[in-house]
Amino acid sequence: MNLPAHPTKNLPARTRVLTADELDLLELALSGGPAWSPEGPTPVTLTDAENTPLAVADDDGVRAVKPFARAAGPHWDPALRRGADDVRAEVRGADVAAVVVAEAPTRSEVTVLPALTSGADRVLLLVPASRRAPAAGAVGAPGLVRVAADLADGLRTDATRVDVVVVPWPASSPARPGWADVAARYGATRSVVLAEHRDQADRERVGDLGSLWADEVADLYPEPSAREVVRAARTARRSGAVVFFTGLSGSGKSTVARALAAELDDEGLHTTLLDGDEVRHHLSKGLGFDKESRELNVERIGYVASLVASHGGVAVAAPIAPFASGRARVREHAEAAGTFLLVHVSTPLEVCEARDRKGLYAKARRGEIPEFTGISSPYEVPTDADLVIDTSQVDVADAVAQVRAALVARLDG
Ligand SMILES: Nc1ncnc2c1ncn2[C@@H]1O[C@H](COP(=O)(O)OS(=O)(=O)O)[C@@H](OP(=O)(O)O)[C@H]1O
Ligand SMILES: Nc1ncnc2c1ncn2[C@@H]1O[C@H](COP(=O)(O)OP(=O)(O)O)[C@@H](O)[C@H]1O
Repeated sequence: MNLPAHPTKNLPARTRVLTADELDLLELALSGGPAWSPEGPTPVTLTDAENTPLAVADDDGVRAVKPFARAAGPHWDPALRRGADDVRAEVRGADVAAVVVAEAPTRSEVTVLPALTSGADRVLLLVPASRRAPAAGAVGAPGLVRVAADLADGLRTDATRVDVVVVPWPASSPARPGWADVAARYGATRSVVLAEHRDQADRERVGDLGSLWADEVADLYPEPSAREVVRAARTARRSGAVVFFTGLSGSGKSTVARALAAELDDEGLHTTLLDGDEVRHHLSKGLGFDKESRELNVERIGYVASLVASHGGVAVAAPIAPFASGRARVREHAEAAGTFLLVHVSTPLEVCEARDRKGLYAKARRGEIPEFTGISSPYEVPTDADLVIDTSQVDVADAVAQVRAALVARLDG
């Protein structure tokens, strides 16, 4: 990547934090791959999630400002993750066959590979590497790099040089270019996607490979692929979830949430309870109950809950969360991480007030607590609840059963 002399001076004030997919597209474009520019107004400074300025997009196109942060793993090895310009310059003049290794190759693909590359002076095994985690059970970039290194060893001859090249590649993006275009940018004179040459029998067997019995895997895949397929299956995480209770003080959120969390934990789902009161003693210590503080509190809960879900856990949160805007932001975050279930505990105010476990309603009525939800501060009734439970009508066990059933339906669906 050629960087200008004083790269970070006079950057546009408008900034845009790129998503993981956009970072992949930008890295590919700046290293000489197909052009890419962000949607939205320009000039703009493009940054990563840590707010490091990486590039500027303006009327002249997109130019680099700082090198990308690198991470660990074989797919970040600079000897393999080479820019398209660099590789193209090196292979110029040769007959170059590019082979895209996007999945662990089966035996039928390995068998057909020499024919696909026959006559080439150079073979580039292009391994797509996304900044996003692979889908559950799929072999990710590190595994594909190891598999490609084995393929290269098997293919190399005195007349044919074979190199593994890691290509930044968004997991899914409408702006993703075609492989033929990408391969040409890396200097290939012809290209194939290896998985498209999987024979029909192998294709069906890969689709049916639910049980992953060791002998079936070994029969279908050559040893290097089999090792990665089993490893990916072993580390596959079940997708996580956020169950978010909302409702008035005393409506029963904590009681139901606590019982639900205990039940899910008992079933082996790793469950984290983020109770409203408890959060305010730790994560949100010192925050008040004005609208801004409540929104901040709910946003923090949503952030932590989404982190839990993104690691395959179940987060059960139970704040009042009285404002639709805050709840919508939580939903947006959580749905990007896994399953989201909004449970409105709709117990009527009169019932909550009659329960008045902590004596807070009485105090609020006497004017001793300002901005008390339902008395002197609003509760915006959700219009997007996935489940509505009135605990003056159903007991705790019933409420837990309803939420559990809704969650299981989502996770399995
Ligand atoms: N002004 C006011 N309004 C509402 N609630 C109040 C207030 N002051 C203190 N409390 C106690 O704080 C608990 C609610 O905190 P939350 O973090 O769930 O509220 S919010 O989501 O930020 O609105 C709530 O606990 P729960 O009864 O468990 O809901 C109350 O005990
Ligand atoms: N069906 C029910 N579900 C949940 N709580 C109930 C139910 N019936 C009575 N309650 C009582 O209502 C109170 C609810 O308090 P809590 O769970 O702390 O509510 P919140 O967290 O919404 O403030 C508890 O004292 C609980 O025992």
